[in-house]
Amino acid sequence: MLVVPNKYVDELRRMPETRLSSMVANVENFQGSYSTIDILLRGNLHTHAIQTKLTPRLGMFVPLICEEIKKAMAEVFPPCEGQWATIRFDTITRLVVREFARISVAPLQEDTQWREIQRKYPENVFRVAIQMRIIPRGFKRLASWILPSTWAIYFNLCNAKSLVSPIVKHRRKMEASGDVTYEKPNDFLQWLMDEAWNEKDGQPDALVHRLLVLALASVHTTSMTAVQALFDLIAYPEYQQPLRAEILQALQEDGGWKKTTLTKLRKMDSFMKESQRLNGPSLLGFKRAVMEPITLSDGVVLPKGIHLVFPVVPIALESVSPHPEKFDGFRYYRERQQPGHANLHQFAMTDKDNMHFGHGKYSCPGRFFATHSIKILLAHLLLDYDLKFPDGATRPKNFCAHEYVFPDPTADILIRKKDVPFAP
Ligand code: HEM
Repeated sequence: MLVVPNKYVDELRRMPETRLSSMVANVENFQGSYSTIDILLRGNLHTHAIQTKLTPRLGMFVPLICEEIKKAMAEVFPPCEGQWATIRFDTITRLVVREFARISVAPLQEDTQWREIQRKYPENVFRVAIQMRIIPRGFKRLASWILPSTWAIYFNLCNAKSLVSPIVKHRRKMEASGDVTYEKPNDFLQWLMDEAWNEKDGQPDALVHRLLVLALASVHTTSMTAVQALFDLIAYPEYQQPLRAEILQALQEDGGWKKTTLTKLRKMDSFMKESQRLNGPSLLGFKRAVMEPITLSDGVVLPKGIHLVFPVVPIALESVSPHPEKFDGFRYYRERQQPGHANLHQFAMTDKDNMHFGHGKYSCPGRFFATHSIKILLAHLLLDYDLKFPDGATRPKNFCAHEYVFPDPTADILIRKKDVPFAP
């Protein structure tokens, strides 16, 4: 594995998959068939569906996700009316799963087993990837029979297939029936069904498998980022009031949660970007496998077969000066007020200094949905709850598993429902 400096990003980010493969690198990184991620090698159907179906409909989902998050908070949080109650990283993950479940398979929106599978499958895949990496190549197959997490992945997949495959078959039957009153549901499963180019991709079991891969790409990355921002909101409480004021103003202008409301949350966007700059989810990013020998413009040769990565955390840290280590939540908000910069420096934007979503052709296609999910979650927390750490506690330290940087899963966050919630 070769760690390269970001001066090479611009020439590498445009290279085609045949020369520099993101897919091969990610599949190998997640230990391929052992974690069942090798389905990615069959094609990028899910990325295509995000780009052509989800992202253009994001506005439409804003009120629905707000409705879901309110309901989810009431169900997932312990009783906290007039009293402080404890939540943790895992509580936020459950909320994020609910946001994702709201768009993944409409008829299973309320199905607790489906939600659990979407939460557990990514965790099990991570476990297998981390464990398998340290097992010598010749012993991996044997280890895969013994490791509890590989069995857990297998059961997650089987259960998901038995829940979702009949829905695919029913939808196909209805489509073929010629019933003019039949309206296709507007959910991820349907988009994958509509976009599947070949018979193999369109198999019910393959579609379900891809939905789980999407949960892997989205749920924990989003909840890690949301929890880091939540830790920062509590660690720097002086930001809470200006952020609340911004949300209330946007809600007042729009008369409730609308398509445009989230784009008006510019201070919140800046806060999230600063939080991610200092606590990115992975030390290494832009993982690529070199598929044929590549000679870079300055003569450096990348041999076939190596994997290259960028040290995205130090790159992002050093992207600001002076005092790169200092948390400045409205740094990017101020930048956007400069003439000509109104649409720059946004959370979902990538450049050679900001690669927590990757950069270039194969950068994260779900980052716009992630931005929406995190803003909705933080806005509802800020408006409806008081937040603090237990007495004497400071911002929890991160916990690293290989290159992955997790917010401390054992850290307590105290919440108390506001007597008069601000949200309309
Ligand atoms: C804050 C949350 C998220 C973070 C930090 C994140 C980060 C990333 C990163 C670093 C990559 C690899 C990019 C590269 O190799 O250059 C990626 C790829 C991907 N992400 Fe995200 N992601 C997030 C949320 C999401 C969500 C919500 C979805 C789905 C709705 C999603 C779907 C994907 C997919 C499908 C890929 C693979 C793209 C490809 O290989 O072409 N991500 N993400």
